[in-house]
Amino acid sequence: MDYTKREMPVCDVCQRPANQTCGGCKIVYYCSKAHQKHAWKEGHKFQCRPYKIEFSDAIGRHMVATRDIKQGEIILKEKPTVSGPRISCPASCLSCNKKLEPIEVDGKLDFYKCTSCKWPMCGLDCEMAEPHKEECKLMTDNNYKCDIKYDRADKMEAAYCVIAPMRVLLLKRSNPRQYESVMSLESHLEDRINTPLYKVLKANLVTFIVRVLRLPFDEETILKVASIFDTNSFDVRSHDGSKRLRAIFVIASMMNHNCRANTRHIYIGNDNNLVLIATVPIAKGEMITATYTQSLYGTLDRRRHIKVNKCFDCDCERCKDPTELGTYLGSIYCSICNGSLANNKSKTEAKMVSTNPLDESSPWRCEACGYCIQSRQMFWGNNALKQELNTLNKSGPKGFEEFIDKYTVTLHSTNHLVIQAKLALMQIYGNYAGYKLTELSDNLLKRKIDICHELLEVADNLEPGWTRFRGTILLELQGAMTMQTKREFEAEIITKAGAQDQLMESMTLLQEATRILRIEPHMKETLETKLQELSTLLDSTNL
Ligand SMILES: C[S@@+](CC[C@H](N)C(=O)[O-])C[C@H]1O[C@@H](n2cnc3c(N)ncnc32)[C@H](O)[C@@H]1O
Repeated sequence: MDYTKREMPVCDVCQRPANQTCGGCKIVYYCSKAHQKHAWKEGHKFQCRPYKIEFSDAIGRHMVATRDIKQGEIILKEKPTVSGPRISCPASCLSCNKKLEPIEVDGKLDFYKCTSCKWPMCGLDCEMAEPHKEECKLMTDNNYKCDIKYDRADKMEAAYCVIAPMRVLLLKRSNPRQYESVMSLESHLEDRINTPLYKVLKANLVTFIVRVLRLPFDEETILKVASIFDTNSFDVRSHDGSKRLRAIFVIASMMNHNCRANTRHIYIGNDNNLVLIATVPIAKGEMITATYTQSLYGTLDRRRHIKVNKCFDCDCERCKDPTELGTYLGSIYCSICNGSLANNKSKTEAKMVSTNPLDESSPWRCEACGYCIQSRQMFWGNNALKQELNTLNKSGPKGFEEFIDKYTVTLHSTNHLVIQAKLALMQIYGNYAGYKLTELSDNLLKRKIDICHELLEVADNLEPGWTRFRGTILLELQGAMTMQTKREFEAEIITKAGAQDQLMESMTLLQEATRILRIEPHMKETLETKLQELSTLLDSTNL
């Protein structure tokens, strides 16, 4: 027997034999709750985490697991270091970030305005709240008054571009340690400085900070702050769409990108605290990653989005694979092998894939016949169809169904545009007025169930594990399956025992959806209600 491996762990406080590990890092041991509490107060709370930050020349700083992390485990909870409105956004409150509705002022529609600096706000409480006090005084002392007026609903206001950078610069005096931690983040200013946006920022933001507020910062520092925001900030949105902002979380921003990430994050509370959750088990030594882009974009779109917004070329496993992990998300059917459906040729599954996905200018070739097209043809075609999809009427299923039907010769069933149309259909069928579950025909109910199964397959490949995507699909699927079971039982297509077996299947899906989604505060009540309803149905004698 290897006795060295069975060494008795000792308490981190008293060095006596111990058998309780710290629940957070699972690295240190304690002999008792009292010693664990003592160690926590004495400083373990600052060291207790399941990750560390490492550095490599190729990818800079990145987060690595220091122990095995379980699926669903919370890896990190972090307060925003600094936050503010997006560069351009509809009128929003500078304190609580809520999108503002106009009110009647002197017989005209306008926003409530801060009495001092005149930025649109919710009301007096927000005007007097801590986040706004210092900046309001600075602007007022320098005779600056915001001139945003209500013009039309949802008008985008570019004036907001100054707020978030100003807040970082103000930290230099109010909280120098936080200022330094933000300024130490990667900026990529050299990649952005000559872009049209940064030329505008040079004129607007720099002038505002130097000339209007008379703060002692040079142009480079001011633009660096803007660039740090663009490289590191998280897009924080409330679930009901009432607020949207960008925030820097200095620890979470150490997570590097992967197109098939192993975490997801949510924001909780009025302070928008970030909670980072492992979507799959993460082994000790593995990199902890987030997705900086949309996982339902094809490789061409994802890599371009990352290059433009985050200034690097992604070369993850998914990006390197011409089939995108077997989903062929960015591929189309070969027009030679599959183009003459009109001539009654039988449909083949032959698809075009990039000859080198890491070089966007590479031609695309049919896997079956070798026919090639130029990358620009793929770009143009893709962009034209994206635009068509974006302009469809989103209030009903008709446009999306017609889109899928119209391009059946070109777009295969897991092409990203088809997947996006199916995602919209999954939401419409069962939820929208006129298409509630009780209103759907049997065929449409089956259509919803089929779409959910197809989306689940894509989720397994591209967003595996406990992702919001999977949780949402499971929730939709179980609702539709339960309705289908009820109808089949009522029509005497299935027996009571058969119905109960099917309901148990729905229950399994609902329980998994609950495990995934219950951490999101706004989902708790919905999930509990659904669990209760389904349990009652399972127990009831008449179903
Ligand atoms: C939010 S920061 C992540 C932390 C950063 N690596 C650092 O050292 O500060 C985003 C930047 O990290 C780098 N990065 C993130 N993921 C990467 C990846 N998969 N490959 C290469 N660089 C990556 C890029 O420079 C990107 O703009």
